[in-house]
Amino acid sequence: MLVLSFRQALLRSMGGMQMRMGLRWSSSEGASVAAAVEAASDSKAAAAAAAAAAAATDDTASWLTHPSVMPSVGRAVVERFKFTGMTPVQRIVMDTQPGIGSRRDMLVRSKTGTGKTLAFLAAAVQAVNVEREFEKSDGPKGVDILIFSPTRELAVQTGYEARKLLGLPVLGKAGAVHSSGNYVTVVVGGESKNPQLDGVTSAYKKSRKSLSQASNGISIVIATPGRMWDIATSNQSVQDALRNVKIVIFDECDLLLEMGFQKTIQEILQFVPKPNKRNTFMFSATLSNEAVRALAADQLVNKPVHEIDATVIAADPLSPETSTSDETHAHVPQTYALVPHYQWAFILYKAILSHVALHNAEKNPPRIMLFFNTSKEVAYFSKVFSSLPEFVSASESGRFGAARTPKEKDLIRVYEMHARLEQSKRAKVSDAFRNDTGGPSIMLTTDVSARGVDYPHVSYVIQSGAPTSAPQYVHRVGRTGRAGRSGIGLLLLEPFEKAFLKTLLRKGSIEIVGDVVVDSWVESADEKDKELRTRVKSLMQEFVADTKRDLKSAAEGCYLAFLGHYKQAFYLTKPQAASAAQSYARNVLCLADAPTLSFSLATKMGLMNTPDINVEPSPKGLKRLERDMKNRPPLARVEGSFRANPWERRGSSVNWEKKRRDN
Ligand SMILES: Nc1ncnc2c1ncn2[C@@H]1O[C@H](COP(=O)(O)OP(=O)(O)OP(=O)(O)O)[C@@H](O)[C@H]1O
Repeated sequence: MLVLSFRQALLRSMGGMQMRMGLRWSSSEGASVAAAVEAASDSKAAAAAAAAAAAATDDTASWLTHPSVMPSVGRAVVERFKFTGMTPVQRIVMDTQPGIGSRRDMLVRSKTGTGKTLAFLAAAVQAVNVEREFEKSDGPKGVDILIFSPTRELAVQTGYEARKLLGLPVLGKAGAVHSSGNYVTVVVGGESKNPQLDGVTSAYKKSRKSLSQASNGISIVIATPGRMWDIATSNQSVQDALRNVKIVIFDECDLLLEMGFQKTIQEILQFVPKPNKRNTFMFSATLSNEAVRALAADQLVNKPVHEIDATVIAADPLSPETSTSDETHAHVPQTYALVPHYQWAFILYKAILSHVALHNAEKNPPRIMLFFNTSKEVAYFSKVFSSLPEFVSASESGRFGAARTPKEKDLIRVYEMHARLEQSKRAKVSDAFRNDTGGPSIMLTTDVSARGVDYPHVSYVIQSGAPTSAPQYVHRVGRTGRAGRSGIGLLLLEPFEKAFLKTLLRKGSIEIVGDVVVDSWVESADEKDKELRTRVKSLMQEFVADTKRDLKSAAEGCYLAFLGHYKQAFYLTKPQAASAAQSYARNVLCLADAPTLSFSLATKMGLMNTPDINVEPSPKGLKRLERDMKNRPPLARVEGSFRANPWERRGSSVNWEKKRRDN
């Protein structure tokens, strides 16, 4: 395989490759675009974009003049995105993209927020344009570019960028948008199927009806695997439309595989041309895992495969030796704090308030993303924060995206985002958070927002609890410091999660250090801190005493979700996870004890006879237990059993005899 270093890519960009391909684009067209952009640069937006571009890009390559960029593509980028400079990954990818009659496969690793989306969109669009020009063909004969996205939000966002690049109405929504022979369709679950079906098939249907349709059009489909599989396997017309796919792109390919989409994707790929008859691009900020290696071996068959690492010069992106640490940004300071559960809610509260106080006077109001490991926690803590005096719920403060009243101006708007929300709500939350520039805001979210999602000016990323893996840490923290902007990251860990920290630090180059400021808050005797601590604690206590709004059962749901999550943590045994969950229930959620699990759930979770787990027997379970007790030695003798009889709950007031009779 060919490894392209920065230096090699730069040399290529200086002309060699394009000369060989006979593809040196004239820059005269580019000059007029430069003038247009300059004219537009009066506007504030253009200035802001230019400033961001200057931070993220280098001066050696411009979308207008770089020899590997077709003028029409460069013009589209500059006019529609207002970027003149290319980021390193964009420059290298454009230098590598396929030319006339060539097959080029790419495996690309580049840090979060470095412009990979535009890199693969522009390269793919240019490659299709080149082929169209060469073939003198009449626009799309079905889908040209098929992009797999792991999450709905990312698919919608990529669709937005693709529409922008092709000059279509920039609808940040699922479904189809088309004009002048260009089609961009976002295919995701949770949204109506028919517009998506129409979008995927319309270019194909039109090409069969009229051979003289507008030339140079392109059809792009961005899809999450589940919905794509659904419409592809049940519709012949979709299968027909996929027959001419020229480029398949796996965005966030490591996550696609981690999420178990491998088989689904393989089944969709049977409808597109074989790997040696199309181009395949694989992109992510984190690539070092076995599944990626296997997919690359299967899909990247056009030799030499271009392994591009815009993260570490001349490193092999797939090598286990390539450390994850090189994947975070040096300009984003990252710290961790070990916080005991009984201080957890207070520390979260304090960290948010301190950040807002420190940055409220800046041009861009503070925008925070707070990651939890489960949807239940996101929903619960959204309620908790929205009930504190410094916050206001975004959904309760009128229409999403409504302008702030003067009273609301300094309040921190709370946005709740997780997979349990309906898709239409997720889209609204995402849009409203993106556009909320009127004051400080916070999005509480799960890993649905960890990958690829580009909210501008996120100034602070807090991770509440250890993420599932080191790459996931990298992606979460990558929501800030994008396109060269500033940002900071804080990882809050309970001491039982120390082992995760070791994983993160193992290769010694993730720049994460202990947070002395947060440490000082933990036992702070400052009067103001005491007051905040009392305030948040009383609120949590009020919540679990609230039977009207069912907040107690919401807290119990949090416990269960927490338990389910940590039961799978690679660094904990089941009893350790149970004990951590018990501590979470009592000290964070302020429940009197860990809630009771039903017999069937405890069995399903493999937690029967586990210390710190309370189990409630079902009538069926009781019968089974009676049967077992007849046939087995008494449970009291079961080795390692924490509680001799799991039916005897500590401090339980339930009359089990009566319960059995009543049933
Ligand atoms: N040439 C450029 N100049 C300035 N800003 C750019 C340029 N290209 C992209 N950007 C901006 O950089 C930000 C990050 O881009 P993008 O979302 O594509 O990053 P990414 O590398 O895909 O990140 P992630 O790994 O998190 O998915 C976006 O706001 C985008 O508009």
